[in-house]
Amino acid sequence: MSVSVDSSQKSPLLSVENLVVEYPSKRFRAKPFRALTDINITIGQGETLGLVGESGSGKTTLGRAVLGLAPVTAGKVIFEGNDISNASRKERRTLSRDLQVVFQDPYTSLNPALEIGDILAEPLGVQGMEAAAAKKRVRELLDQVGLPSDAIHRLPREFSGGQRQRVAIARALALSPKLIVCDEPVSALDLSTQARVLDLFLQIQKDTGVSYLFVSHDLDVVRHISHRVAVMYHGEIVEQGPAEVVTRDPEHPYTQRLLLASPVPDPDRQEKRRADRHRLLAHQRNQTEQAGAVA
Ligand SMILES: Nc1ncnc2c1ncn2[C@@H]1O[C@H](COP(=O)(O)OP(=O)(O)OP(=O)(O)O)[C@@H](O)[C@H]1O
Repeated sequence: MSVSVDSSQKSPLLSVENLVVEYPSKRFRAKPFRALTDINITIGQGETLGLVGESGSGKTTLGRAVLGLAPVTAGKVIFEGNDISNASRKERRTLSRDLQVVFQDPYTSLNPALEIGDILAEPLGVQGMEAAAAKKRVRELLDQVGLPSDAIHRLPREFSGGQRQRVAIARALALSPKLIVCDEPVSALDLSTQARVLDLFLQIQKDTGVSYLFVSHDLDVVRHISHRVAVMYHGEIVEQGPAEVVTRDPEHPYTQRLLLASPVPDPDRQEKRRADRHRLLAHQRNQTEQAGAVA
C-alpha cells in the first residue's frame, strides 16, 4: 500500500463507540428491527477504513449513522472529539463541510437538470461562498478529478458512468472535507473504470489527507484502497485489522467464506475475472507509486 498514515496522532478523527441502530417497524406494535449491534470503529486522519460484508449486513446503515441519516439508538459517533450522534439540523449543516458522501449510483446521485458547474457550485453557495470564488473553485475541482474545464456547461447525461462518478467525487470534495463516506462508489462501474476511479480516490487522499470510510462488498476493491478493513456480518463487526491481513489471511470463518465467494457463478469466468481485476489494480498501484516517486 503506497499511502502512509500518521499513526502518532493522539485521538482518531472519527470513532464509533458501542453503536446500536434500530429501525422502527412499519407494523403496529411490532418490535423495531436491529440493524447494527455494538459497533466499534475508528478512523484516523488520512486513513481509509474499508467496510466489507454481504448484502444486508449493515454497511450502508453504518455509513448513514456516521452522516446522521440513520437513527442512533445507543452508543456514540464521535467526530474530532465531539459526540455528533444527536447533532441538530444546524450543527449538521456546519458538519457537512467536514463530512461528505459519495453514493453508489452516478446515474441517480446527480441532478439531471443542472449543469456540472451548478452541481459543483451548489455546496459552495450553501456555505456562503461568493460567485467569483465559487467559479474558481469549480475549475480547481474539475482539474482535481481529471475532467475538462468545458464540463462546466454540460449536463450529467453527456458523461459516462465513470465521468459522472468523478463529478460526484468533485462535489464531495468541494468544501475540503476531512472524511468522506464512500458507499459502494465503484460497484456500478466496469472493471477498468473501477480501477481508474479507485486510483483517483488514492491520489486525492495523498494530495489532501482526507479520510475515507469505504463501503464495498468486494474484498479486492477494499484491499486495494484501505489501510484497515472491518468485516460486517448480520449487523456486527466480526473481524477488523490491517487490510493485507484481513483480506489475505482472515481469522473469522465468515471472512474466509467471503474471500472464497464470488458473484460470478461460472468458476472459470470467476477465476479469469479475479485475475483480470488483480492485474488491473496492480497496474494502477504501480502507476500511483511511480507518480509518487517522481513527485
Ligand atoms: N430505512 C430502513 N428501515 C428498515 N430497515 C432497514 C432500513 N434500511 C436498511 N434496513 C435493513 O437493515 C439491514 C441492513 O441494511 P444495509 O442497507 O445497511 O445493509 P448493506 O450491508 O449496506 O446492504 P447492501 O450491500 O445490499 O446495500 C437490512 O436488513 C435492511 O433491510
